[in-house]
Amino acid sequence: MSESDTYRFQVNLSGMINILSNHLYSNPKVFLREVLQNAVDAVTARSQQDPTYQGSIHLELTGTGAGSTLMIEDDGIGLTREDVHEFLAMIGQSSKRGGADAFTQETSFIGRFGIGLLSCFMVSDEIVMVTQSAKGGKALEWRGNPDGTYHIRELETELSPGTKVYLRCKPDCEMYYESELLQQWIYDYGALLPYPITFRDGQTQRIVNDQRPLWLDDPERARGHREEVLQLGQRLLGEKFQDYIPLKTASGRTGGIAFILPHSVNLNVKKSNRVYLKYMLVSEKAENILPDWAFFVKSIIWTDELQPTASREHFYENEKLEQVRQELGDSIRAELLRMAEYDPDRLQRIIQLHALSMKALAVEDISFFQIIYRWLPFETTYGRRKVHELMADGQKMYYTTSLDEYRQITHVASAQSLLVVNGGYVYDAELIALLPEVCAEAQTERLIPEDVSLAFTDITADERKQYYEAVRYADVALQRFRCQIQLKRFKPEDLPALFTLSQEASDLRSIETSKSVSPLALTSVLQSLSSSLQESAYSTLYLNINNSVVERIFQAKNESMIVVAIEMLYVNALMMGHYPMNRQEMQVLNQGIVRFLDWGLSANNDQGGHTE
Ligand SMILES: Nc1ncnc2c1ncn2[C@@H]1O[C@H](COP(=O)(O)OP(=O)(O)OP(=O)(O)O)[C@@H](O)[C@H]1O
Repeated sequence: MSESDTYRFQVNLSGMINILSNHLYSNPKVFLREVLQNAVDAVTARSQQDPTYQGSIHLELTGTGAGSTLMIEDDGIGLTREDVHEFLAMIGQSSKRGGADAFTQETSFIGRFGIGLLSCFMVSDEIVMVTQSAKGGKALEWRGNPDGTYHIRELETELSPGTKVYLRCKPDCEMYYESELLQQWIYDYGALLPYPITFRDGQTQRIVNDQRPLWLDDPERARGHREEVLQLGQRLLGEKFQDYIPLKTASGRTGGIAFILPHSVNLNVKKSNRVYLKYMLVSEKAENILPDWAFFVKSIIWTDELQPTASREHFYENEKLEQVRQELGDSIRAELLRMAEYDPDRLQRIIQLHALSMKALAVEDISFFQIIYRWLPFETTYGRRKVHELMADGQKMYYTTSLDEYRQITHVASAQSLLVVNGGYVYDAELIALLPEVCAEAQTERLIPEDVSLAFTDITADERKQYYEAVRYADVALQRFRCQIQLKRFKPEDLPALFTLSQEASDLRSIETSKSVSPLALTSVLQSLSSSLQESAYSTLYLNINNSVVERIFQAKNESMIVVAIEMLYVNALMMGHYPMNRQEMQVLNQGIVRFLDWGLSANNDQGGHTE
């Protein structure tokens, strides 16, 4: 057996920086977050040793454009020579966690991965750090380069504890050194910190986070500071809000403000909540911190109990997060329920704007549904109505489960004064079906198009005899569309025809439509699919003999006129029901129009070409 040699892994630092900047961080500006976090952690570490110490952070911009330098200074714990070798120079090593495997263990620090500082190489070709450890000794200057080399120099004197990080603008990174932008970002990241962050640019110095709200430690107290809360929301989230809900978990370790969006949003909108960890912004678009139904709010949330991932943009999906999400959701739900009791007008305004979000919660929580069902709006044959309006005259509520079904029956149902709810929108059918469980007086029933047709009046035996021939021509005409004719009387009289589809006929119809536009290979698959459905897949065209045009068609003697007229009524009914037409049906429509024009013109000529 040959002797084995042991080597050490080498790290290609510039390769790693490349990976971090292109794959881990969404934007180079996060370098600022990382250095600020280090400053905050250094302040935390020092205050753990000396409870009387009050930290502060200072940033200074010198030079302009490509000649800019940014200095970030804290008066925190600082680093000794050993710390520098161990924590600054060893990537993946951090002074902020217990042991190498303690990545998810809770600490009082924000950092834990030991890579954040590298993000500075996205905007600077060198990181210079001057640090003085609170443990004493001489101050040190450390210079790190992206090629993986670093230098340490001991300074002559002992300074007061703390660290200064200097970053010099790298080519093409001027925008990350613009004074206005920097101040905005510093505010974004540090607005909630409990000690001052100052910024100096030339002669001017100001405190960036000068108006830290006092109610942050107890969000419940935000109720009494409406203007201040709304202003903070606008400043941090860039939108003008009118209403908000304080958030708090049972332990009090996570809190926040959920601002109610002043406009409706759809289900797929990206939820963007700002989450502050130990009062520092870590994520501007955390999606997983509120329940899915809470898409009607945009929130500012602060926590000291969740663990961010290395990119800081999300939090570990663990039991803790699950519990926090649940409890923040409970805060919102409890507030909505409180509104239902004490301020129903406010709740109704929210429901009016955010019905979809409210329905999403109602589907999940029947007791919530029970409280708010009366104000939920639905599209019905009586127009868009709230449940309490629909229930006012004790009518039974029929509902469909798809938009297609609703379209098919809406004409006839309204003509018969049936109250039908369009259950084609997300959550609607489910909620209407649930309604009797939360309200004893509510009667609901699922309606299918075939049910509506039963309410039509049959024609008499005499009429059947009278129209026998014409119905036969009509049936033959629509045979090729797999559609049968039913001659009935129904309201309204001005509705000549109504097209209905059974589920099978509907499946077949969509196969047929795709066949007429599909390439050959797919056509044969569709062919075999459709042949298995064909037997029973008939649609029905109900013709209304109450309608004077239909009556005249059936009394006509000219067979070809009957056929064309029936075909036209068929395509017209398809269009009314918003069904896509296949090639054959389009042809029927085009030829029919031309033939009727022809007939019309000839009739006109026969009368001597007069126009009145
Ligand atoms: N301002 C500072 N004061 C004192 N120590 C610092 C400072 N900045 C960095 N350090 C030291 O350098 C180490 C590495 O910092 P780095 O930002 O790379 O990682 P981290 O903060 O430990 O973890 P993360 O990658 O999660 O941010 C820190 O663990 C800390 O010991």
